[in-house]
Amino acid sequence: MSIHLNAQPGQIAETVLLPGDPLRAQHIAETFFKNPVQHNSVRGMLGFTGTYKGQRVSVQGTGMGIPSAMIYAEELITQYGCKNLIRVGTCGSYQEHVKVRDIVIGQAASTDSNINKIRFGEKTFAPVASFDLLLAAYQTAQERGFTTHVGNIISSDTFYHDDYEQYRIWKDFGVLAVEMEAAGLYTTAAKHGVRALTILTVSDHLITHEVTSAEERQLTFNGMIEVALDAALNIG
Ligand SMILES: O=P(O)(O)O[C@H]1O[C@H](CO)[C@@H](O)[C@H]1O
Ligand SMILES: O=c1cc[nH]c(=O)[nH]1
Repeated sequence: MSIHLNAQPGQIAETVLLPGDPLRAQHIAETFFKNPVQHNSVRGMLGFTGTYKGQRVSVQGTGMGIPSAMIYAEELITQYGCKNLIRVGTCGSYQEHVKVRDIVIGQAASTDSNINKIRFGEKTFAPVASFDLLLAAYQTAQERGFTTHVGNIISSDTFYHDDYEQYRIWKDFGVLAVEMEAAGLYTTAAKHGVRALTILTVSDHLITHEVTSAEERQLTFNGMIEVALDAALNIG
């Protein structure tokens, strides 16, 4: 047991899917896992372990924002021995060609957060995905015919910005989409030498203002989950 997880030792698999929304974690377990067992209830941050195509796999909600996600990533790695951490989340598109319901794979994660200034001071650390997980996810998405974009994303500490137009600086430098956790996940994984990847589905568009419903964010976007699970199978 750790401070934020009440799973027993050995109860969580080496590969863990990490949605922000704990109810999406439950949906993933009930939809994709064989014999899912709930391994966490602390703070209602639901986590489950089962099998997918014969391989043990877990899913753990992380909450919203880098600090929350980093707590779960740190405890999963250091207390439960997790080795492959795959975030499955939603994002807002910053680019015209990245459409609502497309998949975005975060090759790197820029951020407006101070997390890495705390560690690195004036030096700049570049949080990046694990290449083998990224490659496996991209190939899986291509095989399944999902419209998939790979590139830089931004993990923001703010969902409701005072200056709506602030996104343009990121857009102008080719950042594909905004979410709120990947930079923290990639940094924690790098610190401990484990794999991490972020796979996102575009839930809303900063330019066209198209949106999806809360229900769709919780219950659907199954394509991205299949991509994450099959990518994990492919790297063994
Ligand atoms: O859908 P999830 O995984 O929660 O991800 C995105 O949605 C939340 C904001 O609505 C933030 O956590 C952001 O990163
Ligand atoms: O963090 C997020 C997630 C989805 N959409 C956004 O605009 N921001």
